[in-house]
Amino acid sequence: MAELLTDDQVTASLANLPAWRAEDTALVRTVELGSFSQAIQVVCRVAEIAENDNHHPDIDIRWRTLTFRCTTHSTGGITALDVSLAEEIDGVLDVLR
Ligand SMILES: C[C@H](O)[C@H](O)[C@H]1CNC2=NC(N)=NC(=O)C2=N1
Repeated sequence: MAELLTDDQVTASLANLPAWRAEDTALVRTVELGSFSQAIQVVCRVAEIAENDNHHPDIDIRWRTLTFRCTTHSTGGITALDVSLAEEIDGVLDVLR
């Protein structure tokens, strides 16, 4: 089982994830896409990655604004799996920039 990260480890991880913030037990990023269709394309790509990783973000979809919450449900907090998933989500979004 993935180990919970300490507050210092979370802070250090966020140095490489400038678009993310730590909220309680999750890493959170909100992003506005160009259209609803583009937002759904991003969700589909992230879903493929999450399935491959067997580690899934919580995703809030509001028109073209997506909010990703990465937390490890089995441990109830932030683990290295969440940091890796956040980096992969950034990779999907960077392609659109
Ligand atoms: C059985 C399966 O491996 C587990 O339920 C996985 C699935 N995806 C997951 N995703 C997240 N974010 N946290 C988990 O603890 C988790 N566990």
